[in-house]
Amino acid sequence: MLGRVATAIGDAGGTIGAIDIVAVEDDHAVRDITAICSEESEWAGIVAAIEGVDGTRVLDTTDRTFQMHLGGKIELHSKSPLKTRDDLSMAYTPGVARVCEAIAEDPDKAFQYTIKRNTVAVVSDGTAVLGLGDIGPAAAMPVMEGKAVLFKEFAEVDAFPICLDTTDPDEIVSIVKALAPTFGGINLEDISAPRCFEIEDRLAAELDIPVFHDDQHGTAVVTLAALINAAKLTGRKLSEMRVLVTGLGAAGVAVTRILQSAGVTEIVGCDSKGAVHVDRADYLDGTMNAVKRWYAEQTNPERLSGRPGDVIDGMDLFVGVSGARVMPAEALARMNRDAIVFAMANPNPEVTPEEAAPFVRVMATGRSDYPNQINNVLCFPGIFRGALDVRAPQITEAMKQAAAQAIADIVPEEELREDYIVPSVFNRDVAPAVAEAVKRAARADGEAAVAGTEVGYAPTDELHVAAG
Ligand SMILES: NC(=O)C1=CN([C@@H]2O[C@H](COP(=O)(O)OP(=O)(O)OC[C@H]3O[C@@H](n4cnc5c(N)ncnc54)[C@H](O)[C@@H]3O)[C@@H](O)[C@H]2O)C=CC1
Ligand SMILES: CC(=O)C(=O)O
Ligand SMILES: [Mg+2]
Repeated sequence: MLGRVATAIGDAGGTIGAIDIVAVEDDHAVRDITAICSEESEWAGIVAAIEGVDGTRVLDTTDRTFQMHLGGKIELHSKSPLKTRDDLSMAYTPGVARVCEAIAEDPDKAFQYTIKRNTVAVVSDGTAVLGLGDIGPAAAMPVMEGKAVLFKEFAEVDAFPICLDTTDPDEIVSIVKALAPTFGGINLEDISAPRCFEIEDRLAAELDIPVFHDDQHGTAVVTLAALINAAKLTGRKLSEMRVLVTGLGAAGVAVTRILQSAGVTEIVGCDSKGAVHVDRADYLDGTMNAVKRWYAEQTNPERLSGRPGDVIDGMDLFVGVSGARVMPAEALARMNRDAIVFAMANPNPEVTPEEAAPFVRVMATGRSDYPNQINNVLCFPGIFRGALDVRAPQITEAMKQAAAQAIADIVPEEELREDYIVPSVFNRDVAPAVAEAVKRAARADGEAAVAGTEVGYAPTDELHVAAG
């Protein structure tokens, strides 16, 4: 029976993972079978195929991904045992009052005696969630919980997801400012352009803790790291490259800025209306937004016009941060030799590696199921680890450039290959290396408020004194 069920699953396109026996009776067995599908749409066919095996019944089905999200992916734990009255009177009243008073007297002590020193808020309004778009704050939560998991897993940073039921920049700025006393840093996530630029700029100016829009700067840092290595591999200088960026939202604008500061001069950007330039109707009639006006003035002096596939000729690098299937694969044939394609839209890239393969030398996506995953997870845990450790009040350009170089340097030059230009997101050396580089850059920039300690926690001498 098991053999027949296995054949049915295979014939329906599924791959069998684990098989566990739940119960064996005289006349039947109950088995828990994990079937892996490449597409969600295969699922119903697999269930029908099993039902079609004579003598078999499907008792129940579950989706492992949904199961992982049951009740959310994170929870809080207490660090202090609470077994005695004495424990209670220190963790809570009356003992806690003396700690509160110490902080009231010197607010800086919040970094020593509260979660502030190691806690980041992951703030979203749900307007640009992955490539899913404006799906709202409740639907954004699984992604923000996921970011919190990654912060903890890779950099021991405690991160708390906060999804806001407003898209008004004034309200978002005011809410985040009001929340700031709790946190040592603010990671803005999946807030759509152009509001994200204003929100980040205002918060960075008004808060004394680092504010970092991950989709802008995390993406930009990792893209630069990948480009540094792809350029090394293909024997080119950044200053000689022609680059096409599609998607001029949070990620596209920040990627452009970091590439420019790393020496790339020839850049063309496409938004959903095509290539941006100063002769485009919306530039001329003043309806183009301020960030895109800046873009039009900084890039595309030849005033190339058209869709991404029309302006790809002679490009060395294509960076996609727009949406699924925006770039026709055949158009990549018109790129320069040794073409580099970073198709980074999530969850589905602008062009798939399979389609792009005949035309490109180096291919990367944002996904973990292909080689060369360019994903901001390589950056944000380490960059906040470094910033929190030295209590940097902001994340400067130098800190971002240092983070990019640190990520690139993890892959030794002699090991660079077409399918290995960035370290794996599971490489545990990445976040500490980024954190170290960020701390060095912060100190050099005069941005380090404290000398910096080992991961997260300062010596406890002062704590003993305060606890009497
Ligand atoms: N791999 C990674 O680490 C990251 C990937 N991304 C992906 O990049 C994409 C954009 O993200 P954000 O910049 O945060 O969103 P956003 O909403 O700020 O910007 C998206 C931009 O893409 C443009 N766009 C949509 N369809 C287009 C088309 N057919 N041609 C040209 N432009 C088009 C939109 O007009 C918008 O300006 C998403 O798919 C996201 O998942 C974003 C951040 C990190
Ligand atoms: C990776 C990420 O932050 C995004 O796709 O929005
Ligand atoms: Mg994001």
